[in-house]
Amino acid sequence: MASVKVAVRVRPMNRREKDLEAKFIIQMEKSKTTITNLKIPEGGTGDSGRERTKTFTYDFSFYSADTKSPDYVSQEMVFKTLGTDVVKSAFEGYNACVFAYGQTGSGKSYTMMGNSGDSGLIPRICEGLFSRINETTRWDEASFRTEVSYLEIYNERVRDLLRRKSSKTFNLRVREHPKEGPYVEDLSKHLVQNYGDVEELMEAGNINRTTAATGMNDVSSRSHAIFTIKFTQAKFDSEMPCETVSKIHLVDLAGSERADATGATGVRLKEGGNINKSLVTLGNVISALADLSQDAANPLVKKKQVFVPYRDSVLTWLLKDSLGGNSKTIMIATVSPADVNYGETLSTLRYANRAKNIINKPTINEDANVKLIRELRAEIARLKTLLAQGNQIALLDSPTALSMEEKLQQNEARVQELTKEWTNKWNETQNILKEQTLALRKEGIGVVLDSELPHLIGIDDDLLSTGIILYHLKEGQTHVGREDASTEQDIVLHGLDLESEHCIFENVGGTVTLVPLSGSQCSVNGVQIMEATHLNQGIWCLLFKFLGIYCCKKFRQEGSMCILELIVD
Ligand SMILES: Nc1ncnc2c1ncn2[C@@H]1O[C@H](COP(=O)(O)OP(=O)(O)OP(=O)(O)O)[C@@H](O)[C@H]1O
Repeated sequence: MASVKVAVRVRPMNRREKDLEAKFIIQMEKSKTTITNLKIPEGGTGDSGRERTKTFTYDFSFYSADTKSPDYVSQEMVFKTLGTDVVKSAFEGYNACVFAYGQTGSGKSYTMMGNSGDSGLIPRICEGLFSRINETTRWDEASFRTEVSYLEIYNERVRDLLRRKSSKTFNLRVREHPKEGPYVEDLSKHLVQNYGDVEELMEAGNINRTTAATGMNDVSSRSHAIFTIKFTQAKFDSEMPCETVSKIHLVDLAGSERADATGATGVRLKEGGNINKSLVTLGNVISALADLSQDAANPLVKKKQVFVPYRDSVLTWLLKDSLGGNSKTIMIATVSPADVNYGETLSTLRYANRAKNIINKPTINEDANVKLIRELRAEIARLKTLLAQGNQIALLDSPTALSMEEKLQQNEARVQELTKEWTNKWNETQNILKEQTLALRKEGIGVVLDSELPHLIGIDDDLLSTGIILYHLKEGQTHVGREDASTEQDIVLHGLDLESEHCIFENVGGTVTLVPLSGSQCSVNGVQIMEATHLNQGIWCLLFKFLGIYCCKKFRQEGSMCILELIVD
């Protein structure tokens, strides 16, 4: 059990507020934040008995309004206070979530993403993750796999921010996996090897984020953005396989203000309505969860049936685990220091105050097979003790002891088999990861194929797709065909004229031959082939709408050029 951690951060006055000669109304002391209503005279109470000041206590109150103040909290301090815990959680195998909530222009993007040279939590968490991976791999035999995705929720529609120009970027479906919970179908996931890889993806995704000018903030984003890191870690710990998976959601919400306060009209107003639908639902979810935990804390209160409306918005549905579920969650409420924003700031502070009451149930996400191995090992140890005890009281030849012995042997064999399977799976993953770094190297704005092995480059038949797949041709045979072929195909393609077993690429010591299988259409350099054909470097092979170019390192060194061209038959 762990409460959602809540931090409030106040930013400096902006130009607009300075021009309006706005007054500071936010004070912070340790973890307390106080807001002053200047309309109520000092020492007095308002018309309806309202207090001039209201004080809230959070886990952290970050004063970032004045860089010269001794209490000033920088981006680095925010990371040290909150971000390092996220990195730690990832290595321990817990899910984590950080979300920033607040009015437009209050500093959500600055806190989450930051500016160039003044980076925020997302880049710092990613950097922290990789620097710890590098440290760990130096003294440990641990292996890691890190995957990122980046999506935007705009008008209740999910959009992939990392798959440009593809027909599938917009309006992705949210589905539910029986074990893993809600997920976005067809969302692209990108394997990353180092911080540089993440930086590139973040940049591309940020450019893709829908931005629209509104009356209140020119660069304001009207969408919710979720940057997700899936971090898998595997190692042997005292001969025992360990594998944990951690999912980290880093969320930059859209501005929380009412649409009418921004002077927005028409389409923008509709957007505001939908954005508010997600935020209103988020508020309802937070309230329901806060009620639940307060009831749970008071055994005298009769338990109410509280319904948590996760499904009422895409945002809350996707963040279901992060809110009241299996995650260590942090909310950062960002506020303006100015009296002109009193209403919005007070509402943000109240929202944050409510979120403090949410209780989550984070658990270490262990691989199911590894868990089984551990359980079987515990069972083996138990059986061994029982047998040893049985030995002492001369039970050794009894039927019970024999069946125990049998069970012990079965368990030992199963553990051995599972451990082997698990080790092979990880070795394979690591080899693929190593191969990827070998094969693709960034050079300026281009990508250089730098592989020793002969390979094919597959270009999707979808004209709008920019996806290019690299297939290494292993020594021996590589079978190409459909998913429904009677034998498993190494390269599975889709297409009307594609035979279930279409062709075979035979690689003997770096010399490759294309063998068309009966009835299949394969062309080399535009000429259909009927029999096994030796492929020269740089040759075009057309297998239905799939175009492959055969090339290898030698070819590149000779200074020839591979020209990629999409041919559709
Ligand atoms: N703590 C801070 N220190 C310095 N500048 C800040 C701080 N917080 C925000 N700013 C600046 O204020 C401006 C608005 O901040 P930001 O874009 O992060 O707001 P936002 O809440 O994300 O708005 P939106 O809802 O439009 O996404 C930016 O120019 C940002 O650099």
